[in-house]
Amino acid sequence: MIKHIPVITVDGPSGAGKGTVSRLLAEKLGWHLLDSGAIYRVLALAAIHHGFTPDDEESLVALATDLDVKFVAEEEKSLTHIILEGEDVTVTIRTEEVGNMASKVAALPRIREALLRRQRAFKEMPGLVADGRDMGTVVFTDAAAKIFLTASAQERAERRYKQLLEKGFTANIDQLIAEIEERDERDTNRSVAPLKPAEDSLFVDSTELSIDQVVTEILKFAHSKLSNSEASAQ
Ligand SMILES: Nc1ncnc2c1ncn2[C@@H]1O[C@H](COP(=O)(O)OP(=O)(O)OP(=O)(O)O)[C@@H](O)[C@H]1O
Ligand SMILES: Nc1ccn([C@@H]2O[C@H](COP(=O)(O)O)[C@@H](O)[C@H]2O)c(=O)n1
Repeated sequence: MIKHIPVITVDGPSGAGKGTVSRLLAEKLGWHLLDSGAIYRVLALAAIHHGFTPDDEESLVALATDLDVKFVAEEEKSLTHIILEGEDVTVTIRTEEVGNMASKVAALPRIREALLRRQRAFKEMPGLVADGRDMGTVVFTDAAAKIFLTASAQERAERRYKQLLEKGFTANIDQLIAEIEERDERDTNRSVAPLKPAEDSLFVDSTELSIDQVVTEILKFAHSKLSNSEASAQ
């Protein structure tokens, strides 16, 4: 018998809280977690290391196809270490420079194609929470529950500002707003897998919500969707 593996997708723009909320959901449900943005960021960092530019498509596709990246979960701290070619890049990939490069390489259709199978391989029992831009619209179209999580650009820039300072990076709030708007524009208007809510998604605006409120709202929706899909599978 083929086992049905449930998936919850959380898509949305940069800084909306997808990563934070998805980690908490995965912990509460005891499911696996896919941070798909981290894969694009690792590719971007590898491209920067190799001196490739975003229009160096052949070199980038070759790099994406053979990308030597490992996700190593640290049991006690619920942290996942990201290892690129043997080097721990967990913190380095979080800079805005890497995020912007990731958004440029992610606009190339052949790059997205090269990374598809790697992302789908995260779907394992007992379930998966997948965070990104196209989790519900392209990668896991049959997900049991799809969420589109957003917040105003000002709020997302302020969250990102605090987060960068906490990680020991320097940041400028006006520059962050401009970069977030530029990245939103590129992610939303690209020809392939543009950022948009899946038709059957729950739309959550977290501008005025705490992390706990967002998690509670999503869990309520997910439980109702999961019990519906279990009932229809019987
Ligand atoms: N509802 C919220 N209220 C306040 N802060 C939040 C909320 N949700 C997330 N945050 C904070 O905002 C910051 C950005 O969140 P997070 O990294 O989860 O966003 P993201 O959507 O995954 O961004 P990216 O796509 O760029 O990786 C974190 O410091 C997080 O703690
Ligand atoms: N499913 C995804 C995930 C990410 N991207 C691109 O990567 C950039 C970085 O992602 P973060 O979530 O870590 O900020 C992002 O701006 C997207 O361009 C994507 O295309 N698809």
